[in-house]
Amino acid sequence: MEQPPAPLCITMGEPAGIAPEITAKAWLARQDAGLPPFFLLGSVQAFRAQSIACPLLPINAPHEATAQFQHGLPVLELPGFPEHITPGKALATTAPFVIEAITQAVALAQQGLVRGIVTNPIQKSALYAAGFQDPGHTEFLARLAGKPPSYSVMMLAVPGLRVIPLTIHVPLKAVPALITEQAIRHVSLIAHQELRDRFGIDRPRLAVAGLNPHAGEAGGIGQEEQSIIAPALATLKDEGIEISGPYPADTLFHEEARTHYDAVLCMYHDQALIPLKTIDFHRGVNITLGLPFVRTSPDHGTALNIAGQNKARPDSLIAAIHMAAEMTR
Ligand SMILES: NC(=O)c1ccc[n+]([C@@H]2O[C@H](COP(=O)([O-])OP(=O)(O)OC[C@H]3O[C@@H](n4cnc5c(N)ncnc54)[C@H](O)[C@@H]3O)[C@@H](O)[C@H]2O)c1
Ligand SMILES: N[C@H](C(=O)O)[C@H](O)COP(=O)(O)O
Repeated sequence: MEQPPAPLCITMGEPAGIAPEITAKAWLARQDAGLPPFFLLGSVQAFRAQSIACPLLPINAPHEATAQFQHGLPVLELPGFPEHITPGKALATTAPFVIEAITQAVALAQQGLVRGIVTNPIQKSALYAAGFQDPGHTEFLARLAGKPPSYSVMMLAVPGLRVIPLTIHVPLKAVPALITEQAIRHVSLIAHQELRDRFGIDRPRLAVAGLNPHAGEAGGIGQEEQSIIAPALATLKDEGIEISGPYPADTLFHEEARTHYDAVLCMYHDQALIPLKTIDFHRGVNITLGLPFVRTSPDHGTALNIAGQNKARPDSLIAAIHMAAEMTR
């Protein structure tokens, strides 16, 4: 008899943020939303600290989650949960616990004990204060997978739009120097392969945004398009990749334009994420491409300003769970 797929692992994220609340709400919506079995890798204390009413079922191993899933939210307890959590107040002292949840989730995925990983939002500033070396999950997960931090690729998706920032969590002033033919090539090839292999798009169509206004106006407003981006695209086209641009970014995202490509490669974080989160904030999903396991996350952060107030919407986490299930079907 065919074994059911392993459950999805949801990491704790920042326990003082909305993660406990949206995880509980996703579990409560499991039937209406048609969610596959998942468990939380973290601590039941996080739910108690925020007085979240949800049946919690401690498990000792991922495979126990499937049988328990209909009766309560399975929780695989990690040691070291901080003594006291104040909703809305992220502390650097919590960072080791937050980081350990991600590390352990990757170990479970590499052992084939979980179907994929869905990460709850982390408070980057708190982790940085605790000495966390990476800009975020995207780079940290690459390192845990034995790759350089720059190997993995960030893609965010809503129905009808996929965006891929070439540069991620770097100051804007650092972006131009990071726009190289090598970087464009690396990200484009990984995106092409994963859109084909994980998303079933036989011939992925990639569009590329310019860096400068009007894509440099034929060199009149900056040179990156002519000297770096266009030559990189020409080489990729010669290798059979369906890629076009660089286009003026301000006319790449309207409804009709979005029908001409399967994903758009943008030059920096907000060039990609502003249109995506504007179009459909609550259904956005963050996907890390290039990893040997599937990882998705909600498109939003810790929402400290509403933590503990029963105001958080689980929609994006639910979409991330669906996406991870789809990618591992
Ligand atoms: N995937 C991740 O780990 C991830 C993603 C984005 C931001 N972050 C981190 O989260 C922290 C806060 O980031 P931010 O303030 O830029 O963005 P944010 O997404 O946490 O909050 C932006 C606004 O959206 C609201 N919001 C967010 N999620 C919501 C939800 N599910 N329901 C209702 N309202 C919601 C918040 O209340 C806030 O007003 C930062 O440390 C950032 O680095 C992490
Ligand atoms: N750039 C993402 C966003 O703003 O939605 C978010 O920070 C997630 O980054 P990581 O997955 O690398 O933590």
